[in-house]
Amino acid sequence: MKPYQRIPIHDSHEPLLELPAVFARFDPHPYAKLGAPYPDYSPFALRSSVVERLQQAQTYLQQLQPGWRLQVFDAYRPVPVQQFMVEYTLAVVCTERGWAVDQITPQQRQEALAQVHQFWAVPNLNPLTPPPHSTGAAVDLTLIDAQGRPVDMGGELDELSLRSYPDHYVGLADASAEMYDAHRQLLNYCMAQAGFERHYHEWWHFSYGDQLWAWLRNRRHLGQTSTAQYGRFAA
Ligand SMILES: C[C@@H](N)C(=O)N[C@H](C)C(=O)O
Ligand SMILES: [Zn+2]
Repeated sequence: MKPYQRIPIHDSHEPLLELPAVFARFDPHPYAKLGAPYPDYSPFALRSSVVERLQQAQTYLQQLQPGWRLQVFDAYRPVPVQQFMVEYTLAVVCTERGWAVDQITPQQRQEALAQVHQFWAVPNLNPLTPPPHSTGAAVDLTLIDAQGRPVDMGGELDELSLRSYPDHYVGLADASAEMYDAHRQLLNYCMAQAGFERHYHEWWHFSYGDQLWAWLRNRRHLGQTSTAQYGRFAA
C-alpha cells in the first residue's frame, strides 16, 4: 500500500463532466486506440469542480503565454482500463527485456510489474484505495503553443524512464535541458495556481481532491490534515 492510500475519502458525489472544447486533446485517445474498454463515460471527463479548476489553469497559462493551451492526454479512467493498461505496459516491459510475456516465470513477472508500478497505479477495486484516475480527479496533460504545436517537455507522456521525473532536468547546464525544465515549471505553476498537485514521478500527472492530492498537500504544509473529496467514481 502507498502512503497516500491511507488518506480518508469523503466523496462529494460531484458528476463527471465532459471536458469543454477550450482544451486541446490527444485525438485519437491513446488508450482507446489500443482497445481499452470505455462502455459508459468518455476518457476526457473529470469531476465538475476539477473541470472548473482546469479552466483556471488554462487562464493562468494564457496570461503568461498568449494562445498556448493545455492538451489533455487522459482523464477519467475506469478500473478495467487501469487493468488493461497495466497488462499492456507489462507486455511492453517484457518485450524490452527480451522476454515473451506469456512465458515469463513468477519471478520475472514480479520484476517487470515492479517497473510498471513505478508509473502505473495498481488496478485496485477496494473503494478505500482507488487508482487516482478512476476518481475523475486526475488528469494527464501537456502544453501546445499558439500555433497548435507540441511544446517540448523533454520526454513523452507515459514514458517509463527517469526523464519522466518532474525535476529530471533541474540544474543541468545545457540549453535544451533548461528549456525542458522551464516548460515543466510553467505547466506545474499554472496547475498549482489552480489548486492541483503534481505526481512525484510524472511531469504530466496532476490531480485535485483525490487521496494523492491530499497526501501531497499535507506533506507540503505540515499540520494540515486535508482528506480526499473524491473516491472511485460511481454513476
Ligand atoms: C502512467 C500514467 N498514465 C498514470 O496515470 N500514472 C498514475 C500514477 C496512475 O496510474 O494513476
Ligand atoms: Zn495520470
